[in-house]
This record gives sequence, C-alpha cells and structure tokens, in this order.
Amino acid sequence: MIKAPNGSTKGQEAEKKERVWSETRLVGVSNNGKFNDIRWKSLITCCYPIRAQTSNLSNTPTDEDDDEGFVLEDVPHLTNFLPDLPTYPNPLEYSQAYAIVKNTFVSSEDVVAHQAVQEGVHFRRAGPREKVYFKPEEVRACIVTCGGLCPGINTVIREIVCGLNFMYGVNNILGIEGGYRGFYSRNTMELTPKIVNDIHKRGGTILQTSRGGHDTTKIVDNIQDRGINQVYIIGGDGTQKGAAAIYKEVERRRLHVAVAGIPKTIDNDIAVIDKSFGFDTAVEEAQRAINAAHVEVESVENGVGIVKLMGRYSGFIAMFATLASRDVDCCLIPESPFYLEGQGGLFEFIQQRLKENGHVVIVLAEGAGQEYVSDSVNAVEERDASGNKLLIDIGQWLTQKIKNHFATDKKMAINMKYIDPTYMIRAVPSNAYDNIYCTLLAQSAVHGAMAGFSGFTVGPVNSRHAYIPIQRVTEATNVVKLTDRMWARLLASTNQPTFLEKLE
Ligand SMILES: Nc1ncnc2c1ncn2[C@@H]1O[C@H](COP(=O)(O)OP(=O)(O)O)[C@@H](O)[C@H]1O
Ligand SMILES: O=P(O)(O)OC[C@H]1O[C@](O)(COP(=O)(O)O)[C@@H](O)[C@@H]1O
Ligand SMILES: [Mg+2]
Repeated sequence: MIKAPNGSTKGQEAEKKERVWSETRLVGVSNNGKFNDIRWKSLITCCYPIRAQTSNLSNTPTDEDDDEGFVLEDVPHLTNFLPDLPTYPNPLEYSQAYAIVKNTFVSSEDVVAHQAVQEGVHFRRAGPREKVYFKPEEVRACIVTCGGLCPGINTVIREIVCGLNFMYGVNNILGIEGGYRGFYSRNTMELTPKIVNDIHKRGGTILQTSRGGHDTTKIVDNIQDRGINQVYIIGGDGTQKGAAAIYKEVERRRLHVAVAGIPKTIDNDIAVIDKSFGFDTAVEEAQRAINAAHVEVESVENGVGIVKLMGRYSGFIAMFATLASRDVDCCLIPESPFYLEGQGGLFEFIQQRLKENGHVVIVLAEGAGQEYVSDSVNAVEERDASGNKLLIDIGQWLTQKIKNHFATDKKMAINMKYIDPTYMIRAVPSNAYDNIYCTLLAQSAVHGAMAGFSGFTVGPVNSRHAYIPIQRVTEATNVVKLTDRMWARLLASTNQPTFLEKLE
C-alpha cells in the first residue's frame, strides 16, 4: 500500500474524493549520482484530469519497495492540467549573477532528502547515552573561553553549568579566567546555577577571554593538579586546535578527562557545522548599522554610505546582512576580489547608482580587498598573539579612495558616511534563536562528556546535532563559495557588478 504524506493509505485518500495520488516510475539519477528507480507521487486535485503518463498504475510498487525505494513527493505542476503549455529558455542562462555558478539550473533529478541519506560521512548523533563514564559526585568540570567575542558565549557557559547540575547532579564546576593562559596564570572562579542564572542576558564572557598563551604541557599539568576531569572549551578555529592538542596530551598521559569543544565564531568560518552560534544575532545587529547608513545617505545629495562588518576570511556576515537588508547596493567580501577603476569597476557602479537613485550603500567585510590595500599602502604584515594576521582597515582606505576619485576633476560632489560597527555586532547578547541554539550545544557537550567521549566538538550537521572529531572542524575553513547559489542570489538581489574580470 502506498502511503500518502499524512500517513493515510491511497485507498482512504481516494474514498475522500478530494485528491488522488497519481504515480509513475522513471529511472533517474539521484543527487548521489546513482541510478535509481524513482517513484514520483503527485498530489493532484480530483477535478483535474490526471495526465495519461502519470496515471499508469501498472507498476504500482509493493509494500517492500515502499520501505526501501526512493520516493519523490512531488508538487503539482501546471502541465498536469495544461499539458500543451509551451516552454522558453530561461533568461538566467545569460545572467552575470549566475555566470560562474556550477549548476545554474536545478535538474529534475535534484531532490532534497527528507531525512539524512544513508551514504557518505556520518557523525555520532549528540545526546544522552544509556551509560555514563563519570560518577556525578566525582566530576570536577571546568569551562574556558578563548579568542574573539561572539553573542551567546555566556549562554553556553550558563547552560553547561545548569546542564551538568540539573541533568547529572554535578556540583563541582570551575570557570578558568582569561582564556587558555588562565589555566596556569589566573585564579579560577566557582560556577553554580545561581551564579550563572542571569548571565545569558549579557554580551561578552563572564570568564574573560584572550588570544595566544596556549601552552599544552602547562595546561594539562594544571588540569591534573586541580583534579579536573571534564574540560569544556568554547572558542573558534584556533581554540579548537588548542583543544585538539590538549586532548592528545590527555590521551598520551592516559587521563580520565573528557575534553569537549564548543565551536564559537562570529565569522561563521568553522567547517562541517551548519552555522555557528551568535552569527544570527550579529547579522540582525548589522541591520541597525546598514539602516543608519541608508537613512543618512538618503537624506543628502549623492550620499555614499559604507558599512564595515566583521569577516576576516569569510564574508558570511556581510553576505547575509546584505541579503536581509535590501538597502545595500553592493557587498564586498574577502572571497570575491573587486577592482575600482574602469568598466565594470566599483567607481563606475557607484556613479551609476548615484545617477539613478541619488545614493548608494556599500557593505564591506573587513577581510575584503586586503591584497589590494596592502599593495597600495606597502604595509608590513602584523599578527595577533594567536598568530592571526592583523588586517588593514579596508573601510578607511576605500572611503578615501572613493572620495579622491569623485573629487578629481570635480567629477561629482559626494557626501560620504562611513560606519564601522564591527565590535558592536559581536558585543551584544544573543537573540532568541541563538539562545536556544547555545542551549542545545551546551547540553550536547555535557551529554557527550558524561558519556565518556573525549576530543570532540559539538554542532549541527545537516540540521542534526552531532559529535564531530575536533580535527574535522579545524582542517578547513568555511568560506563563501562563489560557485554556490547563495552568492548568486546576493548578486541577483543587489544587481551589483560581479568583478569577475576586468572588462576593458
Ligand atoms: N594551532 C594552535 N594550536 C594550539 N593552540 C592554538 C592554535 N591556534 C590558536 N590557538 C590558541 O587558541 C586560542 C584562541 O585562538 P584565536 O585564533 O585567537 O581565536 P579563535 O579560537 O576564535 O579562532 C588562543 O589562546 C591561541 O593561542
Ligand atoms: O580585535 P580582536 O578582538 O582581536 O578581534 C578581531 C577579529 O575577531 C573576529 O571577530 C573573530 O575572530 P575569531 O573567530 O578568531 O575570534 C574577526 O572577525 C576579527 O578580525
Ligand atoms: Mg579564528
């Protein structure tokens, strides 16, 4: 018997005389590249005639096929009742926005699995296990936060403390102050549900954070000296590399210590996981800055607004903030090189938009055009304490370049407004979505550590929370792929130049 999506049988559906399932079989290629016997199920309203080619029920599958086969629950199509409708080539074929997208058009075999497919890499599902490897009264846990700030860090701290206490009866939890170096150079603070009760309403981290100072031997010595047996480490790609080193040392010394990483990054640059916590909040906060820029430039003649957002190597914040706002004329990210002069360049685009609309708003990720700036200012490369390259202020640089360009030969009198809200978007408390997300991450980490996993990171993969080997998230950086659809969607939404090649 074929099951309709609501669980009722085909017979029952037909009896209702409201809708029927028509079906046909065809051989197609699924998204994993295999040929499959695809059964199409089309929900067709009864008053429409069922197409001859889709009403052939001679291949009606058995119950057995139904359990194991590939089922497509299709949506209605106009040709179901207007079979002779003509078709035309899609103009997007010639669109600049989609010029380098790998597959501009979705093929009829491109389908979305309702649930995770069975092939390929899988990770352990996060969550409580039947057996735990720690007696709650013997757990001595610690939490440390490292790297840059991000909305939601305090929520994660709170939920680890409450999760350990409320779910597992753990009472002994320490906060390591000031990042990795705090293990060996600072005092610890006691963390109880009462102490952390309100901290999710504040931005920042109550434990403080730092860059640099990762000394694996000293840290693990300290873990041993203090009798710590669960280590919760909240931080970005650098921090997770540090967590991997701590775990290796724990393993080498054969310590009964669970090391759990909770990935944190405002830039959303951590690989494997769907999205990092705080990112949504940052995008939301960025709207205020973009809105301010728009209000300012709309209210003057030839207003040019520039908003600089975070994003060292990955332009996700700028891309999503642009897509959300609709007031942005052009978004510049590290992954997509741009140029200023000549045909198809930024100056030409600004001039055009000023002529059309009287104002223009540019959103700029801090890592955009770095190679360009450092060449032009002959900058000496500097690094922070963690070894991250310090960026040159592209915002200031671009502002000056645009001003100079329009002032030369009195081309056009422009009104420049530069807004730099970079720290403001990461210093705010997390929004409702991120608060929930942080809670799931913290609880997953607690369940994983109690279940005896060690050297793991938590995070959602394909919408399900999972335990991921730490090196998996540190071996690559998540960047905006220009060949994916999201960047094409942005280009289509702003109608900005693609800067793919110098046209002159
Ligand atoms: N390769 C590494 N091995 C060990 N520790 C590292 C490594 N990279 C960074 N760290 C440590 O991780 C912490 C945070 O790293 P950083 O890059 O500043 O921030 P984030 O974790 O947000 O990327 C710092 O204390 C730094 O010393
Ligand atoms: O000035 P700080 O605090 O070192 O942080 C600046 C950097 O931190 C970030 O917000 C995030 O970086 P991390 O993920 O490495 O913490 C970057 O976008 C930015 O370049
Ligand atoms: Mg980092």
